[in-house]
Amino acid sequence: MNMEKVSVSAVSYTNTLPFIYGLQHCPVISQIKLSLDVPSVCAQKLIHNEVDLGIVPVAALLEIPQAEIVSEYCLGASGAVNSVFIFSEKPIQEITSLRLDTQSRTSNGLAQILLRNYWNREVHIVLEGNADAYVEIGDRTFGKKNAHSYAYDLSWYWQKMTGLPFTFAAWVANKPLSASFIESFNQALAYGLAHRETIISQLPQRPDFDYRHYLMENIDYRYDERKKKAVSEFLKLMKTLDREPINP
Ligand SMILES: C=C(O[C@@H]1C=C(C(=O)O)C=C[C@H]1O)C(=O)O
Repeated sequence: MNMEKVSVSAVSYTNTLPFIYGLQHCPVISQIKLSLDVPSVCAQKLIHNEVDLGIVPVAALLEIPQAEIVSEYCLGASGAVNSVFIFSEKPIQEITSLRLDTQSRTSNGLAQILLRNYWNREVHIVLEGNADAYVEIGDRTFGKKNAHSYAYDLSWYWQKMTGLPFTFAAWVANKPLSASFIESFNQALAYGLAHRETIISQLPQRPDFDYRHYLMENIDYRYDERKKKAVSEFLKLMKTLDREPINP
C-alpha cells in the first residue's frame, strides 16, 4: 500500500534525543518523514502547514489552526530544567533590558511573564544587540551556568510562582491523524524514553554538564494533568503580555 507519509518536525536538541531514538527504532519510522529543527522553526512549520505533526513550543499553540495535542509525552520540567535560563551580570532586580532567544517561543514568553508577575519588573525587550540580560535555551546553555554572575532557571521560578511543573513543548498535530498512527507514534516515544540509558552511554562525558541527570531528572517527559494545567495557566498569562514575544 502506498500511503502518504506523515511529516514530523522534532526539536534538534539533546532533550529530544530519546524521542528520536524511539521513532528510529520502531515500525512507525516507515510511516513518517522526520525533520529536526530549532523550536521556533518547529512552530513556524506547524503554523504554516509545512508539517503535519511536531513537538511544538506551547506558546505557539494559539496560532495553530486545529491544534491537537496527541501525546502523553512532552518536554517539561518539575522544578529546575537546567537548559532554560536568563543569564545576567546583574541581579534581576537591577536589569532594565532583556534580549530574547530567536530559537525559542515558550521560554521567551515565560521570561517576560516571570519578570512582570514574579519579579515585578518592566524591562525593555530586544530581539538583538546588547541588553543587561538574555534568555537562552537548549544545548547552547550546557555548562554556562557558572560563566555568568547570575543564572535564573526559568522553570524553577515558574514552580516557585505557581506551584506547578512546566511544559515547554508538546506533540501537536495540525490536522486529524488516524488513531492507529497516533498509537504507534506514542509507542515509539515510550520506547525511546525506556532506552534513555543507552542514549546517555553514547553521549560524550563532560565535566561541566551531567547528561544523565538532565535526561533522567531535569526533563520531565510526562504530559500529565498538572502539566496540562501549567499549559492553560501559561497561555492565560501569555495573553496578558502586551507584545508578541518573538516571531522569527
Ligand atoms: C527545556 C527546553 O525546552 C525547549 C524550549 C522551548 C521554547 O522555549 O520555545 C521549546 C522547546 C524545548 O526544546 C530546552 O530546549 O532547553
